[in-house]
Amino acid sequence: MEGIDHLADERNKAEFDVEDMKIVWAGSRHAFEVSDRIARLVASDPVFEKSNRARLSRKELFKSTLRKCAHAFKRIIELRLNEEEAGRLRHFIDQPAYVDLHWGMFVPAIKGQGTEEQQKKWLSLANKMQIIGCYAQTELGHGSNVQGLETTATFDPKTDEFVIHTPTQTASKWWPGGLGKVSTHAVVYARLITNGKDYGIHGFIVQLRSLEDHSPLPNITVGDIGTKMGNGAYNSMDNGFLMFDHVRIPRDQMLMRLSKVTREGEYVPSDVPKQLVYGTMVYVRQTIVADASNALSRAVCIATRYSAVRRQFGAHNGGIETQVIDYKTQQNRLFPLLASAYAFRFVGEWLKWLYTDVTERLAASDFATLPEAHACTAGLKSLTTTATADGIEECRKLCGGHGYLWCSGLPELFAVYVPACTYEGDNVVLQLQVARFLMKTVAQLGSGKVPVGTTAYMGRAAHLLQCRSGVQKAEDWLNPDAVLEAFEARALRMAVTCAKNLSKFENQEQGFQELLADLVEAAIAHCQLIVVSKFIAKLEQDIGGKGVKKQLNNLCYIYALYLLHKHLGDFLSTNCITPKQASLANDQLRSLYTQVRPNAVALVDAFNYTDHYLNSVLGRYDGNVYPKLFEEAWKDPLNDSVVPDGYHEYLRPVLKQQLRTARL
Ligand SMILES: CCCCCCCC/C=C\CCCCCCCCC/C=C/C(=O)SCCNC(=O)CCNC(=O)[C@H](O)C(C)(C)COP(=O)(O)OP(=O)(O)OC[C@H]1O[C@@H](n2cnc3c(N)ncnc32)[C@H](O)[C@@H]1OP(=O)(O)O
Ligand SMILES: Cc1cc2nc3c(=O)[nH]c(=O)nc-3n(C[C@H](O)[C@H](O)[C@H](O)COP(=O)(O)OP(=O)(O)OC[C@H]3O[C@@H](n4cnc5c(N)ncnc54)[C@H](O)[C@@H]3O)c2cc1C
Repeated sequence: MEGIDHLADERNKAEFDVEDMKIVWAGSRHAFEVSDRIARLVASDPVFEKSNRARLSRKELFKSTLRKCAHAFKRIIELRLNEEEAGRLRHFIDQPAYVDLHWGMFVPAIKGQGTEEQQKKWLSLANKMQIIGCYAQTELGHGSNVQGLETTATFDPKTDEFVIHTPTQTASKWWPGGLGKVSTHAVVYARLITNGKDYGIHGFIVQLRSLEDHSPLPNITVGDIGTKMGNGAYNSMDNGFLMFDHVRIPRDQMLMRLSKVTREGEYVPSDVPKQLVYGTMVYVRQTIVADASNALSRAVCIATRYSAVRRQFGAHNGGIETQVIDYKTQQNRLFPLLASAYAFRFVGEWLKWLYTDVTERLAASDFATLPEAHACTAGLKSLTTTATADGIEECRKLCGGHGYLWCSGLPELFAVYVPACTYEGDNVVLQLQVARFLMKTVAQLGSGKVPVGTTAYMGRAAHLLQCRSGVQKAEDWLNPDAVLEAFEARALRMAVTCAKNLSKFENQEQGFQELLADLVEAAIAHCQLIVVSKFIAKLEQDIGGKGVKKQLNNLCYIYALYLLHKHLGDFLSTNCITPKQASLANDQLRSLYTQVRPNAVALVDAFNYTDHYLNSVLGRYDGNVYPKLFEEAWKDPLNDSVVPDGYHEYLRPVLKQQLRTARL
């Protein structure tokens, strides 16, 4: 059956041009061509083989990761790949590794917080990977509460050095990726103390290991924190622990672009917002949002193809059974995830723009949009990673029993992805940042300060607090204004209710703590509005290609109406819509599922994933699932022998015992 396209019928049904959709998905023709070329390069290189990852011990997996990274770096140099191409290479190699933290956090931290001189010195080494760095912020006792970190950096004016110290066990650095076994250096976040005064958290470049033999430098204790969830998965990463016993570093290894310490030990505060010390996190949160659509689309691709291959029930007299994708329940679980993958793609594109915009403004000393950029990156990181992790697990269930097999690609994808709900900020903690931002914005309504950007809708509070949806028939839910108004009214009413409840407390902080759960829900409503509005804005762009816009339109309204259905309690209790209008939204949703159904396989083909990248028997491009499941089963080490190891010691005696007992 090799070579037969089992999904050919599905592909023939498509009502749009897949090649054109591939360009929209990639962001541009150029981005598509780069991705396509690099994906093929990775797929054809035996060093990047990954189908056996579950069967490797942790040590073997880690060593294979080191090999892949070294080979990747060699290929980058040989092929003279630029930054974009190198990024795609890392993406398609698809194995978490120290390079993520080196390029993704260590280098950006130096770029964002280092002086020009520091950048010149450290980046020239880091860019050639002559040093390898990580981002050592979290401690055993504190992760979310950055202000609560305990590691100290005490200035010693006698020697012009900082003394980096771990005063307690809970102050040990714990979690940084790349720290456990690889990094030679780290950006370490510690409390800066000079002249006996604590000036709070600052970043310092600290060398951890010898550049000669890789052994830890004196007074440094460092190691790996241990095996994490799942086979393969994030275990290719050496998340580490680190303790300092009065380790001395030169004063000029404090990252001094923001605040400084002089030779005399005087602390010179930053003339820009001190929150810029958190800038690396804002940058990474933005990349995590962009990446959510990769992970979700991958799971959706597997579940969609398999749902078209898999048949259950519906046959009489041995006839052909129903494809499970034709069940409305399957569609109601799968198509909103397909729509979410596209929605997250577009909101990711927009967030990248926002990040670039705020970076340019900061360079020109305009800090006005920093709070919004922080709220958007935090809130969207939280929203998209939660939905993606839940979505991957839902895709596993959509694939029935076979989804539970490692070779479906879904268990590992889930295990590797789910920590995104925790790292770079726990998702609840991050939504609370959004909530604080919203409460401030609501408090300023009527003060003359006009809300802008993603909170601009709050400026129309007079209308949004009292409006009633005008939807009268199902098709009215395909009107962008109707959808936006419902989402805006819901978000604003939830935020205003929280603000009103907050005002009943004498102590605002106490009130905030009491209302945490409601505040998180208000923040989520605001973030969902952002995603819906950015999808609608995308549709207003000039999108070419046969039938492409129609499909995107369908997906956009599936995304919005599914959210409306899922959070119906919010929409009804805030009186934004009536039960009748909710029921019309459901009718429209079902109709949209019917329209998407013939296009579903083509819509996931538009992700342009190679079989190597998907690494899934169920999601194979050709749909040839069953023979390949057998092939995978035969590869399992348990099937190396017909009679298992342990038979003579542990099985035979039991069986013989049973025989004797049976004879008695
Ligand atoms: C060889 C091949 C090579 C190929 C090339 C490879 C290429 C690879 C490249 C890239 C890959 C990139 C992939 C990246 C990998 C990701 C892996 C993930 C690894 C994980 C890393 C981590 O987890 S690092 C640690 C992250 N930690 C956190 O996120 C902690 C969470 N806590 C916080 O962020 C904050 O402390 C918190 C937001 C909770 C605030 O706490 P709080 O005490 O309330 O506030 P405070 O500190 O006092 O500040 C108050 C004030 O400041 C505002 N604010 C807070 N944060 C920010 C911010 N970030 N920006 C701006 N403003 C901020 C806050 O709103 C308050 O404002 P006001 O209310 O006072 O106005
Ligand atoms: C795979 C992985 C990789 C990581 N890589 C790095 C790295 O490279 N560098 C680095 O420095 N760190 C790294 N981390 C650490 C990560 O950033 C922290 O784990 C994360 O910020 C969460 O902090 P925490 O573990 O202290 O959680 P906690 O804050 O202890 O959270 C525990 C629970 O308490 C709740 N909670 C906490 N505070 C509040 C509050 N104020 N209000 C309401 N609820 C609250 C949370 O919602 C959560 O349910 C990594 C973590 C993981 C899992």
